[in-house]
Amino acid sequence: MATAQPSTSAAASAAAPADGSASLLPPIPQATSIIVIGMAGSGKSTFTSALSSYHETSASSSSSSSSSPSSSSAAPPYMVNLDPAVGSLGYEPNVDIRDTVDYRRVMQQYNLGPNGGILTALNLFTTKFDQVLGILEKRANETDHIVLDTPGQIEIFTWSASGSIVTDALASAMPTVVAYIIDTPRTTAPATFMSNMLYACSILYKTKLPFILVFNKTDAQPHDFALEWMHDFEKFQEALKAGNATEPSLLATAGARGGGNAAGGPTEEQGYMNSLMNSMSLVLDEFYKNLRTVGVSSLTGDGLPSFFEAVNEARQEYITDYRPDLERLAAQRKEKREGEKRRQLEKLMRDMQVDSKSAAPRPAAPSTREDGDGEEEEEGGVVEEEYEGDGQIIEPDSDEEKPHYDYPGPEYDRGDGTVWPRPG
Ligand SMILES: Nc1nc2c(ncn2[C@@H]2O[C@H](COP(=O)(O)OP(=O)(O)OP(=O)(O)O)[C@@H](O)[C@H]2O)c(=O)[nH]1
Repeated sequence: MATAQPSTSAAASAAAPADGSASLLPPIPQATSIIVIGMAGSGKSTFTSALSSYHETSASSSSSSSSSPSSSSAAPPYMVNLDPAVGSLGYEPNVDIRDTVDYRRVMQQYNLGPNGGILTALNLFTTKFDQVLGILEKRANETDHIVLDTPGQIEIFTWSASGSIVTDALASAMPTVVAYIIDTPRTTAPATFMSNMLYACSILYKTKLPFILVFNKTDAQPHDFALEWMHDFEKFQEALKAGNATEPSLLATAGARGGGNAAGGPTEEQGYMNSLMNSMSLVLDEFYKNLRTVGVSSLTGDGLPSFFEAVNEARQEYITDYRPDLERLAAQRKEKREGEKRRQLEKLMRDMQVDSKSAAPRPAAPSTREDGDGEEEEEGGVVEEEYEGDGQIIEPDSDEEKPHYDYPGPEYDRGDGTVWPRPG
């Protein structure tokens, strides 16, 4: 694992477009933003708090030793709380959604339940996220990490429009990684483990951002079993065969476990579950290969140095894989804008040509006479089409409002040999 922060010049050269053209994106800042996502109770807030206090301890210890993987010379991580319903946090957020939106009042005002209240509060906050992003962009050259703690109900952030807006806005402004927190003691059953992995996989494919699986609470349950299941397909099969997929099978012996039929084999339901798990684990095998995994205890701080190393690796991945896509998008947008400008200019030129033709002397044009009410009428009852000015021809008797042109004066030379009012 890489331990050093990428140097600015290395980052810049890695981020430059492959065709050698100048980058259309702002320079890559010093900070990496870490979006902390996880199931309710997985320990997101405790983990976020641990990241904050880790800086303090590593900063104080760095005076005696300089081997800390986190750049302790930088300012402390910049903390953002996006959970409007959280009671107390173990850290002092720099930006707190609760300062902007009171989710209880939102619930009352819109007659919503708790989840609807949290979602609506997040949506309201997201309408102001451009201001938050401005603040974060300013801080991004002063600190190494910007940490965002997300709402307890995972889907409120991961599957909402506001979650996507926040994630995309951050990722287009600075290197951004997702830290997916897993409650390790509650993941020892194969089915729970599998559903957690599927959820992580769906977030990875939705955000396309560098991803770190964080097995939290390793003080209560080491995460070795999970690593084994991820790296050795047969071990997971064994865990499935050993018993009911929904029971923690790792820690119990096959004989001691309840479940199963009278003959000691799995029931029909268990058999179906095991077979489903089996096929899904095959699908996830590919996903595991591209994952960074760390085990941490947010309570003791164990494993946090490995987490920061994983963040550095993920930052590199952002620069080499994600940023070129952003660059391509920026180039496409620029091309579209320029194409639009060209089209407008061509249209203007076309219009001007039509305009100059309509202003030129027209030998075959029927003469006009003035009728009693001072309006001009064409002789012989032939009514000419009028030029609207934007390339569109409109019928003179249509209800559409005609454009108004100021008469430029008798001395006005159009530059094409005609002088107003036109001769003849
Ligand atoms: N043993 C142990 N307990 C932990 C650890 N991290 C968090 N916890 C406990 O897990 C519980 C939930 O932690 P939170 O940080 O509130 O979890 P959360 O994901 O932010 O919770 P919500 O936002 O409500 O979904 C708390 O009781 C924490 O003390 C850990 O590393 N080890």
